[in-house]
Amino acid sequence: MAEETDLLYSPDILTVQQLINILFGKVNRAFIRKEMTQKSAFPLYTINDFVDLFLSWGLQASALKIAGDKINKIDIPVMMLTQNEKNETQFVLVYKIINAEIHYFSPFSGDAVSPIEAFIKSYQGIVLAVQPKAGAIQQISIPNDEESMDIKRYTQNGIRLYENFLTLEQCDALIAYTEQKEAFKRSKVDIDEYTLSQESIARTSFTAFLAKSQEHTFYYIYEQVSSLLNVPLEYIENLQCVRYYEGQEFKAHFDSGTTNHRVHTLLIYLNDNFVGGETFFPELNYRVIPVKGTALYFKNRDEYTNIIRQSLHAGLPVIDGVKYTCNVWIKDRSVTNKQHKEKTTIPSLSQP
Ligand SMILES: O=C(O)CCC(=O)C(=O)O
Ligand SMILES: [Fe+2]
Repeated sequence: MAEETDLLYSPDILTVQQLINILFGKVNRAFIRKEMTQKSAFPLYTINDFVDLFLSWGLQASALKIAGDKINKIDIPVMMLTQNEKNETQFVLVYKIINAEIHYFSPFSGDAVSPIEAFIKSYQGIVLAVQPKAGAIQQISIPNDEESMDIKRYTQNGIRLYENFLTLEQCDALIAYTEQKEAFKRSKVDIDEYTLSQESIARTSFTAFLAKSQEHTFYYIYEQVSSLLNVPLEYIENLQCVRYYEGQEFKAHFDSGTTNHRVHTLLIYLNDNFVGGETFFPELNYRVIPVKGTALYFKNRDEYTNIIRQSLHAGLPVIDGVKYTCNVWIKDRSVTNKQHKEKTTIPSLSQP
């Protein structure tokens, strides 16, 4: 049974898993997570810690300072230190350089392709070069591990899309209704079970809750969700509409935390005339491009009520335009009035 403390978002683990997968064509995800979590450096790996880690697996590894204009001469795959627009540094994994374009994996936004010129602007001049070597320990590349199986199972049963869940007119009506009511307030997130919801740089959007009464114009959405997912109406929380302006986002998080019992999420995309704003699942390297009227379903807790690691997700920053969504959360029990308030937990990045 997974402890919640295992579930922290560890971007470096994802990057290293991806690196081993590319080096060997397969990866033992569970082994790599265990090894990295157990090292004293976790979760704040320095470049030297990475080198030590790779050496301990029998790989060849070195940290190098390489100027941006030499990038296309580097042997790949290679981990490169980059900085995003918000000045957060991160290692990305570069796995292909072709036609003056860099193909890389970022644990914060998934696979991406970028012209070398544009990439250099974020590149910090440091790379971690790793080569496979005869005698590298075998465990790193055994693919049928527990975590890889979990990913397979989750992709098959835990996450899916429902196209045309709402009509285009229904989406427009819901946006117009919430905007007319001027119901949008700065989004909040739960810190822990003892602290009231707070505004957070992790979630910079605006939120509006809709009342759940049978007379309500949008009550049909509750009924539709209830019959689609075969869940009692009483288990559905008040609908939550969210608006993201340019640059706004919701960083990687679990919808279900210690303080709530959200088993399922249905995320309805109310528009798609914007750039960016994809929903990204870092553990699955899966990015959902919003389509107006489509609902994204995913499961947050397993049959033992453990939070499912693979349900970790982010609303990526909106690059241009305004994004509207509607969250439908379904609990494993009746929703009480008190529980109608927003509940979302951000995993801490700094503690194991
Ligand atoms: O906007 C998105 O794509 C994700 C939103 C989300 O995860 C949430 O509101 O809990
Ligand atoms: Fe979420």
